[in-house]
Amino acid sequence: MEKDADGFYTPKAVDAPAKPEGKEVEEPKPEVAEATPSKNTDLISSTFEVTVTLADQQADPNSPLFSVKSFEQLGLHQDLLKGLYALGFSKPSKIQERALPLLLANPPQNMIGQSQSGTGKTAAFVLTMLSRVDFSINKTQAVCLAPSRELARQIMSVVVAMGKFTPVQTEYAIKDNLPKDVSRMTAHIVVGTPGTMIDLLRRNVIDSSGIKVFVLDEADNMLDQDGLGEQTLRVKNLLSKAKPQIILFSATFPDHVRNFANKFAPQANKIELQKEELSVEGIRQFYMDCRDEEHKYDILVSLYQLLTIGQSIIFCQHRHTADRISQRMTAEGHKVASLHGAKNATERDTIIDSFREGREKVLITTNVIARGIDILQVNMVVNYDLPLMNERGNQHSNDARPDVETYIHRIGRTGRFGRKGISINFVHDKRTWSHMEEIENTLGKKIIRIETDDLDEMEEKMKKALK
Ligand SMILES: Nc1ncnc2c1ncn2[C@@H]1O[C@H](COP(=O)(O)OP(=O)(O)OP(=O)(O)O)[C@@H](O)[C@H]1O
Repeated sequence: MEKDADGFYTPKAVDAPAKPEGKEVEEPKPEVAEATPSKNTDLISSTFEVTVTLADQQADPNSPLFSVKSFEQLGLHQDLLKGLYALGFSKPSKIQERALPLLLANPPQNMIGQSQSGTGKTAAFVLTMLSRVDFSINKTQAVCLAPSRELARQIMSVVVAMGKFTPVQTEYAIKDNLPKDVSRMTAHIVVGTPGTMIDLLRRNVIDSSGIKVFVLDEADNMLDQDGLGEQTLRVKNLLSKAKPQIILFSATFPDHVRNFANKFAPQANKIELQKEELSVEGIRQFYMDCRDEEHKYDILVSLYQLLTIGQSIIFCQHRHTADRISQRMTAEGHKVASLHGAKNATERDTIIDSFREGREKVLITTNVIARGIDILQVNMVVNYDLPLMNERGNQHSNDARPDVETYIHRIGRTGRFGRKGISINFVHDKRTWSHMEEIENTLGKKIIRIETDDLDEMEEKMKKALK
C-alpha cells in the first residue's frame, strides 16, 4: 500500500487465495527491508515452567488466533508493517484478518466487532486509525474513547508503538494529562475518556471538522445507558458534522446494548461471537468454597505464594474492600498494591505502571481495570467478590445479579493471546454460590472446585491448568 496524492494510506486489494484447511502454506515474505517478522517465539515461562508457543495456537483453525492471511495481504502500509514486526507480530489473529480489510476499505464503513478477550482487537482499530490519518495535515483525524484512564494510556502506547515508523502525533484526552494552557490540539490521533473528550471538543481545543475515525473500545461499556452511554453519545454528537467512520469493539455485546450499538453505528459491518464462544479456552476456571468473609481473607493470604509465581489481579466489588485487604496484607508483610477510582490520577498511573513493570506481583482492585488491560505475565485472576449489577447499573444494590459480561472481562485479564491462565472465584454462602452457578450456566463452562484446606492439591491443580 502506498500513500496516494493526498498523502493517505490506501489499502491495496486484499483478496488472497484462502489457505486450504489443514495444509501448510508458505507465508509470503514481507515487502520491506527492515520489516522482518520475528519468529513467533514469544514464550512465557514461570516457576511452573509453562511454555506457550503462539505459533502453535495460530496454526489451529479453531483458535481465535488463527488466520489464513499475512499482514501484507491485509493491505497495510510498509511503515505500519515495520511497526508490527518491531512489536514481534508475525501473523494476524482471526479478528485482525477479518476486520482489517473491512475497516480499511473505501468508502469507509462503520464496524461493530466482537472477539474474545486478548485476541488482538486493539491492533485492528489502531492500525485503522493510523492508516486513515493524513500525516501532512496537522489536525486531529482520529479519536478513540476507552472507559478508564489506564486503558486509554495502554491504547496510546499501542498507537505509538505501531506508529513508530510514521510521523504520527498523539495527544491524551484524560484528566490531569493535558498540556497546560492548550488552546488548540493538532495531534493526529487523540485517545481518552469521554468526560475530558467532551470538554476538549466543546471548547474547540480539538477541531472536530477533520475527524475521520471515531473508535469506541469496550464499546458495550461505553454505550451502556446506565453508565457512560450518555457521555459517549455527546461525543458522537460533537463529531457529527465530520461524519466519521464509527468503529465499535468489545469482547461482549449484551442484547440490550447491541440494539443501541446498531443505531450508534448505522449500516455497520458486523463480526459477532456466539454465546458459547465467549470464554477463552486457555483460561481454567476454579472456585473455592469459603466459610465466611473472614475465611476469604485467610484463603487469599494462603494463596500468596501461588499468586506471586507470575502476576495476579484480585477483583473486589468495593473500593474499601480493596483498600482493607491490601492494608492488612501489607501489614502482615506481603507485597501487594491496590488500585481503584478513588485514587488520584498520578497515584493511579504510578500503581499501574509499577505493576506493568512487574515491581508488584499482586494487584488488588475493583472493576476499574476489569476491561482491556493487557499484562501478559498475569496468569491468575481472583474474584474475591463476584461481579454484580442490577438492572439500573447499580453494582451495590441488594437486587444486584451476577454481571456475566464483567466476569468475562475480569477473567480475560489472564490467558492473553493464547497463553494459559487461571481464575478463582471465592464463594462463601448460598447467595454467592447461586451467583456463580448462574455465571457457569450462562457461559456453559464448568467451574472446578478446589479444596480450601489442601494447599498441595491446589498447587497441583494450578500447575496442571497452566501447562
Ligand atoms: N497478531 C498478533 N501477533 C502477536 N501478538 C499479538 C497480535 N495481535 C495482538 N497481539 C498481542 O496480544 C495481546 C492482546 O491483544 P489486545 O490487548 O489487543 O486484546 P483485545 O482483544 O483488545 O483484548 P480485550 O478484550 O481484553 O481488550 C497484546 O499483548 C498484543 O500485543
